[in-house]
Amino acid sequence: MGKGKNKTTEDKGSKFRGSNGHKSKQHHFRKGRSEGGVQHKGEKANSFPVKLAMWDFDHCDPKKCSGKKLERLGLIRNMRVGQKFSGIVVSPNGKGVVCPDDRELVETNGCAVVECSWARIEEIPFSRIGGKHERLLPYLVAANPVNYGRPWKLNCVEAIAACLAIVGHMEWAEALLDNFSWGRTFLDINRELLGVYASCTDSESVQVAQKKWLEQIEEEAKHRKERAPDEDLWMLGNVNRKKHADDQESDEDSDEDTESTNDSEEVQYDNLGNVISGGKIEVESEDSDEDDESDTSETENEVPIHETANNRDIDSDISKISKNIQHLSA
Ligand SMILES: C[S@@+](CC[C@H](N)C(=O)[O-])C[C@H]1O[C@@H](n2cnc3c(N)ncnc32)[C@H](O)[C@@H]1O
Repeated sequence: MGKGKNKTTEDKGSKFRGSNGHKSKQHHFRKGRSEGGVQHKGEKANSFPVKLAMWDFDHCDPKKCSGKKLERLGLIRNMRVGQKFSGIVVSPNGKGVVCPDDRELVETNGCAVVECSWARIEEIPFSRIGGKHERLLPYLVAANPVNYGRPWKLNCVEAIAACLAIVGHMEWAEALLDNFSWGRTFLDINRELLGVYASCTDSESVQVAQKKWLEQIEEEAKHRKERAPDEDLWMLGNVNRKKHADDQESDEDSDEDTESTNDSEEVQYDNLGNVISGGKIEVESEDSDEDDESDTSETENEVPIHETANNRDIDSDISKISKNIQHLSA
């Protein structure tokens, strides 16, 4: 377990206070960034309180890509191949996982991501990008329309928001995600787990918390399956993967984000992001973005849960989780 594991919120709050009792420089937003600390949708761009950056490999449709949207909003800057980043780089090439001890680095030097296709990750010249502080993200479930309900594969804005939330800046995570119609859903389905990670200290303690969480949900899934083998929900596969017209590109390796909303109402999720209550899912196709991204036709379909499930077997998630646990334990 990491050092200072049981430190209190008060302890954490005082972490950046200098000997004079004032908060240290890290809390003063850099020149050109908002004094208010957060930028909500519609506010002036370019005022995010922390530096955000990406290497963009142009794999995705510009209109559908979360990184490009952040760029259009003036919230993130592009970096060249060959350029390194001194803050936290959230990357599939990471070694440790993002942890609360990264807070100072994020506040001082920012957070960067690699905007590329999950399907073309092997094309990325990782040795020519990145930096000294490359990190993986711990287990979290995506809420973006392309990979909704899938663990690990977050898009760029979710990855940055997760990093900000884990290091204790949930307000920055919210402000960033507020630019996306589905953004808050990411926080809703991961809130408890993000809180668990944010209460850890170092990378090791986050991995311990992650392992415990994964074991717990695996155990719960097994029990539920044993108790009610014929229960409809389990026979349906992952009901998060709602099948509708906009979902055509949503296979596992698809990277193209869509800005159409899959807002689910009257539905509750378990820790895996699975629907655990609610008789219907309202599939709303709309675009609440301000710029010209995608069609804004507003269709509302009431789709009974049993018609929305695809054939993805929940067992494959469980087996993936088991493999990840084994990998982490190794
Ligand atoms: C592969 S790109 C896909 C971007 C997507 N096309 C979009 O519209 O945002 C997502 C990036 O987010 C970061 N990321 C997402 N999930 C991650 C994880 N589990 N661990 C580390 N980095 C992750 C990485 O920088 C990764 O390259």
